[in-house]
Amino acid sequence: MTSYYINEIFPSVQGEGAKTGCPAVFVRFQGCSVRCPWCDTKYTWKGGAKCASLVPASEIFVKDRKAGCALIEKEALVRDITGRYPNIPLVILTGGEPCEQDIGPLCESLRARGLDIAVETSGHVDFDFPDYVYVVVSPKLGVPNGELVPRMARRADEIKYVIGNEADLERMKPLRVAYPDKLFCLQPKSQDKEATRLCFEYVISRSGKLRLSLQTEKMIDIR
Ligand SMILES: Nc1nc2[nH]cc(C(=O)O)c2c(=O)[nH]1
Ligand code: SF4
Ligand SMILES: [Mg+2]
Repeated sequence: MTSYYINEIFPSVQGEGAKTGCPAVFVRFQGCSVRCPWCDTKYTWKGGAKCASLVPASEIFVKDRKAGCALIEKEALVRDITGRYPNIPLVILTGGEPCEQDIGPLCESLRARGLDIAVETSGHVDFDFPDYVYVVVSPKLGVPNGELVPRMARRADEIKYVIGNEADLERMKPLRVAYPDKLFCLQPKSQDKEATRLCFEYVISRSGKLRLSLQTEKMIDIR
């Protein structure tokens, strides 16, 4: 039996990256060992990867950006998602860090129900994704625990790179050289105005597949 520690599940639209605007069910996994200082989902770290105290499964569909998680069996999870949101074709597995749990079987079950699947990962866990999964890798190169596994960078359908300052652009450079054909979405850190200008200037002045990725969910105050 495969079960997962899940912090919250909610319907929204993809707010970031190349699929911005796509309706999706977000499944937010508990825990992330990278621990970025600017992380906006620190509540998924509380209680550790398995949660100090579990909440009932029904609660993760209603609680909003709070600590606590439920341990849910894979098929029950898929039934809950499809039962509650039958019209939403895309499931986004995020966190926390979804790849710190074995999400392979969950991807299979979701796919068997005809759903599209995207994963948001920092790329520090070496994970073998099936072809049908849309993989967004958001490297955390300046963070001590955030080392990027090269296979994850190669597998990425989209590299979402968070930019806070010029030093982040410098850190991104070798990645752009190593993966010249990848789609790079530059995302200003924490909606900072100067970081937004840096990302904007970058994407209009370089060659390659580039996008400006704004956290649109925060602009319109949705989840
Ligand atoms: N609307 C919306 N889009 C998102 N894209 C990535 C998210 C994330 O937290 O991983 C996220 C999120 O939390 N909300
Ligand atoms: S990798 Fe993502 S989820 Fe993990 S600490 Fe950093 S920002 Fe938060
Ligand atoms: Mg978010």
